[in-house]
Amino acid sequence: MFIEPNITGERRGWIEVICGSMFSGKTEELIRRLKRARIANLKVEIFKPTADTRYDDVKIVSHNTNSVHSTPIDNSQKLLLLAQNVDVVGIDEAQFFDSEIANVCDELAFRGVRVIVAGLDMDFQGNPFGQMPFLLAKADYITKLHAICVQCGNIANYSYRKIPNEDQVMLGEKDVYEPRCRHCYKMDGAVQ
Ligand SMILES: Nc1ncnc2c1ncn2[C@@H]1O[C@H](COP(=O)(O)OP(=O)(O)O)[C@@H](O)[C@H]1O
Ligand SMILES: Cc1cn([C@H]2C[C@H](O)[C@@H](COP(=O)(O)O)O2)c(=O)[nH]c1=O
Ligand SMILES: [Zn+2]
Repeated sequence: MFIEPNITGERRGWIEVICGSMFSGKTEELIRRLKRARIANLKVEIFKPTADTRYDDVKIVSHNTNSVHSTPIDNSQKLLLLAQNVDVVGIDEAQFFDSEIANVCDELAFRGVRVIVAGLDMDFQGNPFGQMPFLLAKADYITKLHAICVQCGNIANYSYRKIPNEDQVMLGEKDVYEPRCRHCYKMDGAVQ
C-alpha cells in the first residue's frame, strides 16, 4: 500500500502515477489517497477528461460505485489555472489527455503540488496508451495495480476487448472489456 511521504516544513511537490489494467483498482486507490489528503486538511482538487462520460459527467466513479466530485476539463493546460492555491491535484483517466499532460503535471509538481494521476498504461492491444509512458517517466512514485483474470483467476495485466473494434478509444465497462492475465490474453488471438 502506498504510504504518503512524511514531509514537514517547506512544501514540496511530486508526481504519483497509479497505473494498471481496467478493474485493477486505479480509481479506488486514487479516491483513497485523495480522501486521506482531505483528512489531513489539505486543499484537494480533482479532474478528469471531458471525454470520460462513462458513469457520470462530473463525478469520478469506480467500478464498485465509490465516487468523488471532479471537474471535467478538455485541455490539460486548464489544470495550471484551475489548480492554483491547491495542495493536492487528482487526475483520473489520464490516458485520454492531450500531449501536454506530462509537462503540466511536472510544472504543478515544481510549484509544490502533490499530483496523483491514475490511468491505463496499456490499451486493448497491449500498446502504451496516450501520454502514460511520459507520465510514468516523470513520476516520482509509481504504483502498478492488477485485476483478477476473469478466465483463470490469476492476476491480470491486460484489458481484453470483447468486441471487434480497432479504435484505440472506445469507452465501456464489462460489456466491452474483461481483465485477463498474459496467458489468457494471448489465447484468444489478442497477440499475433
Ligand atoms: N476481475 C476483476 N478483478 C478485480 N476487481 C474487479 C474485477 N471485476 C470487478 N472488479 C471490481 O472493480 C473494482 C475496482 O474498480 P476501479 O477502482 O474502478 O478500477 P479501475 O479504475 O482500475 O478500472 C474492484 O474493487 C472490484 O470491486
Ligand atoms: C483498454 C481500453 C480502454 N478504453 C476505455 C474503456 C474505459 O472507458 C476506460 C478505462 O477505464 P478504467 O477506469 O481503467 O476502467 O478506457 C479505451 O478507450 N481503449 C482501450 O484500449
Ligand atoms: Zn488468465
